[in-house]
Formats: sequence, structure tokens, C-alpha cells
Amino acid sequence: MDLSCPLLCVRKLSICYGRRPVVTDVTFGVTERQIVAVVGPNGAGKTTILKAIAGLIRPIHGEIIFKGEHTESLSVQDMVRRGVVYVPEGMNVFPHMSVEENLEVGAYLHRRGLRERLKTVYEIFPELYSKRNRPAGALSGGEQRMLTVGRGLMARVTLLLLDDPFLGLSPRITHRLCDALHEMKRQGITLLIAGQHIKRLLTAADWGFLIEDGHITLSGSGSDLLQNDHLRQVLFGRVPLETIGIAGVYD
Ligand SMILES: Nc1ncnc2c1ncn2[C@@H]1O[C@H](COP(=O)(O)OP(=O)(O)OP(=O)(O)O)[C@@H](O)[C@H]1O
Repeated sequence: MDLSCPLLCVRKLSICYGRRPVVTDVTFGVTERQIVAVVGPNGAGKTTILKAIAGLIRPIHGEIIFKGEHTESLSVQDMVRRGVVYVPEGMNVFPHMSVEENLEVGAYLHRRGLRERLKTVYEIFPELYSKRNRPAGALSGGEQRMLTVGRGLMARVTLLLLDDPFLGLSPRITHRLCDALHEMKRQGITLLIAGQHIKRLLTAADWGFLIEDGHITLSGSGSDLLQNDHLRQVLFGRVPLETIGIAGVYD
């Protein structure tokens, strides 16, 4: 676990909903220009961790340090201003607005440099450029997902927090989105990605961790985690590795 992290440090993070603890003593670091995967069973606390980093949820205990600054008590707007953007699961587009207008919404706190950022998003997602004047509601599901991710990029993002980005996508579009994630990393963006597409996520990730019932129980490189017996037991049952990912959400 890398705790000498220059970009994001999460230390002993604990979060409750009401009186119920859902994240307990979670500690991890994210180094700049890494892709980090957060994997775990349903309800393990993955989304909650991402939301806390984004300023959507207040932890009851622990530290979140972004670029050396404590951010646990900052708002979502404060975090967006610092370049930390959360993209929730689903296709949350404004259906009657054009693709380009949807992207411009993402730049509402950072209007300067908007044209350059649009260009960058269109480089990463050329599919959006060719449909930039169409209503977002007319895009396919995969294109709408690209649009939600692209809108996140418009906020002059440094750290992109992606929640289940592959959910409901075909294998072809999932593959396409993975290529886009690598392109974002190449362009200097750091990605923290939670999800259930374990094989895809851990294959794409430089590093990842397993979260079970609000606790980190394993961490390591994506490839090491994929080989780990405990992770395979928790997430796949006793399935041989070579059969994982033939079908279903675990691809
Ligand atoms: N707003 C909320 N109020 C109360 N409990 C919540 C709330 N949001 C989530 N929970 C509960 O907190 C726990 C962790 O939820 P979280 O969404 O972080 O899990 P997750 O690992 O992202 O799950 P999934 O993979 O199903 O999205 C779950 O038991 C969930 O039911």
C-alpha cells in the first residue's frame, strides 16, 4: 500500500449512515497518474468511499488529504474547484440538451479554457464529436456513459472518481471505455474506479484494493489481486481463473 502518496491519502477513514458503520478504518493512497481500482461485493462500501473523497459525505473519523491539504470537511464545489470530480453510475445526461451543451455543464466552475477541454474530451471520445449537436437523449447507452465521463473531464479534473463505469455496457463498449481510461491516464489524469467488473478493472488498474464489509482486506497490483485466492473466493466463489469473465458483470 503506497502511503507516500503525493496526490491522495486516505487515513483511517470511517463513515456511518445514521448509527450504522459502513466504512471502518480505511487507509490507502493514490499516486499521481495511476489507475486505482476499488473492488468488492455489493454493499461493501465502495461508493461511500468515493463519495466521501468527493465531498458528498462527511466521514465520522479519519483524514482525506488531497495534494497535501485536508479536505474531509470541504464541499463538493470545493472539491470540483480542486479538480476532484465524482461520476456516479448510470447515464445521467440532460436528454434534451445537445451533447456539447452537456459537456459545457461540466465546466460550470471553470469556464476559462473551455474550448481546449472540449477538444481534449473529443480526442478521448471521438464518438461524441461526430454527434456533438445531437440531443444527448438520442445517444446509445454506451455513448451516454462516455458523455457522463466526458462531462467529468470538463471540470479541469486531476482526480476522476468513477463509480461502476462499465455497468450495463456491452463487452465492446466496455473495451472501448478501458482504452479511453488509459488515454486519460496518458494525459495526466489520475483515476480511482469502483465497480463490479472485477477482471476488467483489475486488468486496467496499476493498483487496487478489495473492500469487504467496509474494511480493506487486500491490496496490491491489479495482476496480483486477480491471482489472489481470497479475492477469487470472495468475488467469484470457487471458480477457476480461466473461466472468470466469460460472461456477466464480472468481465
Ligand atoms: N444513503 C444511504 N443511507 C443508508 N444506508 C446506505 C446509504 N447508501 C448506502 N447505504 C448502505 O451502505 C452500505 C455501503 O453502500 P455502498 O453503496 O457504499 O456499497 P457498494 O460497495 O458501492 O455497493 P454496490 O457495489 O452494490 O454499489 C450498504 O449496506 C448500503 O445499503
